[in-house]
Amino acid sequence: MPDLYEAEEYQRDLSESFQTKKNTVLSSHGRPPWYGENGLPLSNAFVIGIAGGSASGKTYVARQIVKSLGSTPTVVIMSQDSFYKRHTEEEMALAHANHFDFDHPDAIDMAMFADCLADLKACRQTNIPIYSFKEHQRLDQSKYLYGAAIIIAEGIMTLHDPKLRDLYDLKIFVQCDSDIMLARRILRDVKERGRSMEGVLEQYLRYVKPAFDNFVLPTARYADIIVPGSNNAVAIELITTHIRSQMNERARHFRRNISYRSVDKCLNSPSGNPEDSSLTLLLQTPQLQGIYTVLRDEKTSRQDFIFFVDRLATLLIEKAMELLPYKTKVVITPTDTECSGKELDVKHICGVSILRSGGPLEKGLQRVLSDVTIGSLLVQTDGKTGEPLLLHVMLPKCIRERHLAVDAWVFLLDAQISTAASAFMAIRTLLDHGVQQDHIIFVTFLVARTGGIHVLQSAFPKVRIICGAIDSGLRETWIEQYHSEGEGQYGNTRKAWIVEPGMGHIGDRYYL
Ligand SMILES: Nc1ncnc2c1ncn2[C@@H]1O[C@H](COP(=O)(O)OP(=O)(O)O)[C@@H](O)[C@H]1O
Ligand SMILES: Nc1ccn([C@@H]2O[C@H](COP(=O)(O)O)[C@@H](O)[C@H]2O)c(=O)n1
Repeated sequence: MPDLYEAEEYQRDLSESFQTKKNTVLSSHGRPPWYGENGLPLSNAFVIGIAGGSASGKTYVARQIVKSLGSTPTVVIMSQDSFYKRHTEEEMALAHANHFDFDHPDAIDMAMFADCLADLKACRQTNIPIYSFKEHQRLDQSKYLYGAAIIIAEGIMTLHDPKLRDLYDLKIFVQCDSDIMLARRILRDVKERGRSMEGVLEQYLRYVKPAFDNFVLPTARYADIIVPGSNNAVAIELITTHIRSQMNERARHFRRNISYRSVDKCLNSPSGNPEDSSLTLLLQTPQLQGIYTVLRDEKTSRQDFIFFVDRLATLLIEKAMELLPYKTKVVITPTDTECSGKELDVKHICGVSILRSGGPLEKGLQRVLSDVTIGSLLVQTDGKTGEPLLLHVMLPKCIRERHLAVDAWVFLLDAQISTAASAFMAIRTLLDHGVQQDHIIFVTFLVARTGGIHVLQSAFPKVRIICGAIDSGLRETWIEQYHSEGEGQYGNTRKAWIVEPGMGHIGDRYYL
């Protein structure tokens, strides 16, 4: 399963499948909330631009910064090389003969580079091109990126374009001796980019060196910091300290600030008409109460639990289906009669489970929409701060691509809404991708009356919520948990349980 945040896996992906330079690198220990109680993003990603001559050590500096930051929110390294323009056959032939100027600013699609960077900075997703140095060509594949709290853009021209410069919070220039740069470039291009030594030297003298003097070196004046191209450990440590202090200033305390109120307020819509409320509770028929009685019973076998969860999930999804738009469809019956009926009127529809408790709702969704695509989000509680962390994003294509996302309808699945911290993060993630708020239907078994539902509804009033029961209590406890980062360290983490009466941990009871 591809994981957006697996830097090494992604590097392998690029180098093995596409035979390109490592255009983009991602690294993460989970992304804390980037939005406030009103659901709106509070801060942009922190963007660093690193320029310098070819083989001066830009990528090295970027990677050392990531390494030195250690346990930080998601960092993405974006290379300017990804944005080389698509070449014609003629240009590619010239490139193979070392007669194409890759070092002129016009060789790079600066507008696309700036657009992608602006999207990522504003917490939106982007799809960046993948470039092959061996083929001298942009490949047909692209790479989906989302969720970086820190972005490092590196390349010879990253400080050249004013639109790009405006996006940086920190500008770095790597200053390196020309001889060292040439020696490094020969070694790298022969080893990694499939070039001959004669070709490298020819290209260097014809294009690389003049362009460095004319276009690259002059941009050093825009830099906030000049970093040496070798022996730069101290400079990198200073930069990291600055980034850490900037990130601390931006840190949000979402869970600490969230104020819980009773769910009764939300069920009573302003007009007094329950239909106007964004929360729909299934009709409490004896049949439904029977299902809940089985599920709440601690003596229920796992087999029965799964059976009744699947049944309940189907009922909830059927209710959710009522919220979708339908259009008229005329059919001819087997008795040769024209009959006017209805069919779904949606372009794209998909499911997204909040792992892993959303999983038990998936079967219900698949029973109702047999060919539906289901993505997932993994949100976990930070062992130190109690804040939610976005650890993994795997969304269907109709959400990953913005032009499709605006027309997509999404069933967001989670077993319960207690503090609403995961629901908040999941909805914000969908909105960042361009999904419309009134196209999101949150389907859940249980809502805690005194949990975060009220804040969730105030922040996202157009998201419809379908649930089967509302329980009285929410019990929050601190439990001891192993810290993945510290060696052998234990710390406390906050866990919330719906009680009175509650159903226990639905995911555990379903899967274990
Ligand atoms: N500070 C450094 N110390 C040792 N080797 C370095 C240093 N900076 C770069 N290098 C080496 O030089 C080569 C080119 O560096 P790289 O960061 O890829 O250059 P650029 O991204 O500027 O083209 C790589 O093999 C890299 O390991
Ligand atoms: N097809 C290409 C495209 C670019 N180059 C050279 O790459 C250099 C920039 O990359 P760095 O990692 O060195 O910053 C640039 O100087 C181009 O000449 C190439 O050789 N072939």
